[in-house]
Amino acid sequence: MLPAVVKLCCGISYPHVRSMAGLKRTAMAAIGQEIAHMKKGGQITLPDWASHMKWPVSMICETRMEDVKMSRPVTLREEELAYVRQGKEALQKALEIVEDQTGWKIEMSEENGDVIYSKILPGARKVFRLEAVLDASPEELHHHLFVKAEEMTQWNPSIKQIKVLKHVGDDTMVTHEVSAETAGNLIGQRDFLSVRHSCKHKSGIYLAGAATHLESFPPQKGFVRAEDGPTCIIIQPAGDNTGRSRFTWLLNMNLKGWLPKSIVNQALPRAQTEFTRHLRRHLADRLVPAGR
Ligand SMILES: CC(C)CCC[C@@H](C)[C@H]1CC[C@H]2[C@@H]3CC=C4C[C@@H](O)CC[C@]4(C)[C@H]3CC[C@]12C
Repeated sequence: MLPAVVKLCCGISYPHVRSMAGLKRTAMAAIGQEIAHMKKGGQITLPDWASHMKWPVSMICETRMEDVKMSRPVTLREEELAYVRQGKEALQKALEIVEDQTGWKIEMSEENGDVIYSKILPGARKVFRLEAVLDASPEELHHHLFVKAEEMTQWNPSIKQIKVLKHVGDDTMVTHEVSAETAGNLIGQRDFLSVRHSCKHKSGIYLAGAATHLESFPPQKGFVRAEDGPTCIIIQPAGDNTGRSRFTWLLNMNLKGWLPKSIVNQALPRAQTEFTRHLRRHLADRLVPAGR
């Protein structure tokens, strides 16, 4: 009887839980974590079906800041904690945008199956969501896109320069990026100062980013400082036993400077397509033995 009642309650509340925002969402995340802790500690046993209940992804990667401190051998400084917090917030915000299924339109659909959707957010910002299947495991993609972020310039000519200015643990960093010149150079190079954060979860690997500040790194002369984020890349197993991954990339960028909207809105999805083309080529290259 009791499991049936619990099951009914979960069923009724699930759609509401998914659509919660702000503090309510944070509260639900805390409850979800408490349950997980209690389960781990053997304080409660949940019936089998409960393990199939999916918490909204945007709650899963939410780690309490106390946990972050405790899991590190040395205590993080306040400033470092602030970056971790920014990274996690970026992930929550970006996932909220991706998870909200309303208002997405197909922007372009490529022959190789890639699709870019777009959506206008309140405040008139247009964001883009690329969906692709890539020939690499989530771990491998995490390696190329996050662990070896600085090496991206070697295989991705869309990025002129990328430098990790600060590492906070294994999952958070502050980076400085410079975009390459675009065709026709209508837009001009941009530089970005971002906090990048990664989170591994059983449902996939999440990479998040947002514009940040670093006192020792003010805007550079000759560059327009643009803002990337809140943004995220979601990498999940394709689910077809091929070792491939589903790649979802939210591009949410403010290029700054005086630019006609129409030019920006063409350049951004194009930049996404180009980036993915280079990534694919890099993945294909690694399969060929050196010195071919
Ligand atoms: C002038 C405009 C159109 C240029 C746009 C350049 C864009 C596509 C480039 C510039 C900096 C790049 C980012 C640099 C760093 C990272 C972190 C990594 O973990 C995932 C990819 C990601 C997030 C890159 C995505 C592509 C990126 C945003």
